[in-house]
Amino acid sequence: MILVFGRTGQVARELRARLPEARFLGRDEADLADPAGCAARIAELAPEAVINAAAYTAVDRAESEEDLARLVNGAAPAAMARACAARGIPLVHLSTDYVFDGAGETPFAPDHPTAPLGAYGRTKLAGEEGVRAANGPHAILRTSWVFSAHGGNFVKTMLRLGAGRERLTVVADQVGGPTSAAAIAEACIAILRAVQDTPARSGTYHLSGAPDVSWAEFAREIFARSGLPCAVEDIPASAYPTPARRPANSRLDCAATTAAFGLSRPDWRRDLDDVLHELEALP
Ligand SMILES: NC(=O)C1=CN([C@@H]2O[C@H](COP(=O)(O)OP(=O)(O)OC[C@H]3O[C@@H](n4cnc5c(N)ncnc54)[C@H](OP(=O)(O)O)[C@@H]3O)[C@@H](O)[C@H]2O)C=CC1
Ligand SMILES: Cc1cn([C@H]2C[C@H](O)[C@@H](COP(=O)(O)OP(=O)(O)O[C@H]3O[C@@H](C)C(=O)[C@@H](O)[C@H]3O)O2)c(=O)[nH]c1=O
Ligand SMILES: [Mg+2]
Repeated sequence: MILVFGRTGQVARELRARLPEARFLGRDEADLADPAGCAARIAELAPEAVINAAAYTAVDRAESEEDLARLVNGAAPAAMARACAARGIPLVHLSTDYVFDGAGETPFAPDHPTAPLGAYGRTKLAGEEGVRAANGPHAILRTSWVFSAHGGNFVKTMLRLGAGRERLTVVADQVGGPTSAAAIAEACIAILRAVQDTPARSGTYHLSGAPDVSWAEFAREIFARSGLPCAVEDIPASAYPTPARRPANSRLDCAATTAAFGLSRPDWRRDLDDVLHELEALP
């Protein structure tokens, strides 16, 4: 049995659609603010592999709640990794472009030095370090700008705001790869199988949707494809103050993921159409 931490999150939900036999633990069954409790669930349920799809993802709120974010994003994955390593079973853990400082315009390779700009990125980096330190079979999959028909994400925010306005101002000097939760779920499953088969494939990998765009370009594409008549005006991040600083360059170099697992960068425009259709069909 595969054990998944997370039930209602964007990626967890897509995993549920693809792994009907897996056991999914919601917050009520495994609170990541209790890392020892998470490790205990692994010992008790004796899975063949674990995926961690739960995290503290409120980027701005993390600035004022870093201790809680560090428990959930740092200590809990570390405890899961130690429990998995003790049993010799693989752990697939998700991480983020926000572990990088966003300097330059070159896509970041997995071994590029990390230097998070904010609390969320710092706590996610702590989780990566804890997973590596446990030294068991593992894959850390960094992704970016996740969207789906469920939960909170930029696509749903734009559709909500755009429905009531003729124009929106959106940051144009932050560039990255929007990634559907569905594509990430599929990649998690493929990578899990590969690491289960060949533990030597353990490591840190990148997967983000293509092509890379600014948030403003992403917003324009959301309106074009959904048919909402809302214009998007480019603004610099300096004109959109937020508690957390965000990287200007969120491009991820995904070449090693393609080489190791045959997974190429998913086209987010195709996945966006799927999500828009899914949203239309929702009650
Ligand atoms: N969202 C994004 O844009 C990106 C996400 N990632 C990473 O991908 C992974 C999946 O993210 P995504 O699916 O978007 O996440 P979501 O924000 O959609 O969901 C987060 C999930 O984590 C759960 N969770 C939060 N705190 C706790 C806790 N204390 N105990 C138990 N569960 C908790 C939430 O549960 P509840 O519903 O009860 O609150 C929710 O199910 C994460 O590791 C994230 O860091 C990486 C790059 C981009
Ligand atoms: C709502 C809105 C946002 N923005 C900007 C703010 C910000 O720079 C950008 C995106 O805003 P969001 O709050 O959706 O993005 P954010 O929550 O920072 O998204 C991040 O979440 C975490 C979990 C990750 O791991 C990252 O990969 C990334 O997806 O858009 C505008 O310019 N105009 C707007 O009207
Ligand atoms: Mg957000």
